[in-house]
Amino acid sequence: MPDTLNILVAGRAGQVAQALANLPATSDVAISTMGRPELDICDAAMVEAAVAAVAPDMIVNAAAYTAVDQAESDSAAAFAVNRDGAANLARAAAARRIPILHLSTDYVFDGTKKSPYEEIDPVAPLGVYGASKLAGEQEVAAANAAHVILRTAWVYSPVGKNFLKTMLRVADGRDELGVVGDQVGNPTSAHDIAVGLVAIARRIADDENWTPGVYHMTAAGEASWADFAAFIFETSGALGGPTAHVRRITSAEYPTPVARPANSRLDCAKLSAEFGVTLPAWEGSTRACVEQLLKTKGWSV
Ligand SMILES: NC(=O)C1=CN([C@@H]2O[C@H](COP(=O)(O)OP(=O)(O)OC[C@H]3O[C@@H](n4cnc5c(N)ncnc54)[C@H](O)[C@@H]3O)[C@@H](O)[C@H]2O)C=CC1
Repeated sequence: MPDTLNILVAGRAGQVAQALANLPATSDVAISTMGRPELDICDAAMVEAAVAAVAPDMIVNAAAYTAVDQAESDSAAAFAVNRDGAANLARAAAARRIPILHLSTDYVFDGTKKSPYEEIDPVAPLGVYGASKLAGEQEVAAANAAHVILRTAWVYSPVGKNFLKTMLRVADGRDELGVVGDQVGNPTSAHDIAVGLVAIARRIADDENWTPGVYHMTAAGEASWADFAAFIFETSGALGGPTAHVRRITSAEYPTPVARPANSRLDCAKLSAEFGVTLPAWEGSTRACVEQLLKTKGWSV
């Protein structure tokens, strides 16, 4: 590993990018996050210029078009960022002979499997967002042999748009909320993803014998959206924050433009075996995020 491992992160304002930027400083890893306007990953020349300026040892792609429902009517934009933008970064990394860590999603699956998804399971996205992210995975793998594609899911953090913040916001002033109880997944903290990414980056920089490919990286443990909401309210209520009773509803009672996979659970055994990385159980990280938000009433922004 170089004395300082220099990591360029694309997507500065996102949940994962901000979590990477907010990691405690260490002497052996330097993280530079870049986003629009100075780095638009859809612009290949801009990507090349950013990579030349930062001269990174590794690239992390945390930039994405993540508006799942909007993507249905904005397919060109979703593919431009999630497929072509990802390809631009992977090509720029390949030209410098450096690895790329690329984030992807559980939405590459249709959710019909009854147990957690493994990396070898067939993909079948239910909508444009999932299809564009799948295309991005394929482009990244084709453009740069030194790739780690990390599928994560149900991401939350104290910043940005996410389910946890939405629950606290809408509970403010309401006694009861209907929350979907028939979709199950792994609520994953952006901070834990950031810690996992840096651990993988260190491991890759230290040892040439690693296996490129697709890996699943979510929090340990599982929950339905209703379970997740109930835990958020239990934690928040105990600390004097917003709380509400969760009424379990079905996906049919909460229709969205794109169907969500009923089973979003990802099996992360491959990541643990290859890189020795296992993210913590979701409950502790959810509690930490709620506590942080309550200090600042940060759910309303
Ligand atoms: N949010 C979630 O629940 C999930 C996210 N993921 C994946 O994890 C990764 C990180 O997600 P989040 O941090 O939650 O996303 P986010 O939506 O919080 O952040 C994405 C960032 O990318 C930026 N961006 C979009 N187009 C860009 C462009 N052309 N050039 C530069 N930046 C651009 C956006 O402005 C935004 O700041 C993404 O790859 C996403 O697909 C996977 C599963 C679930």
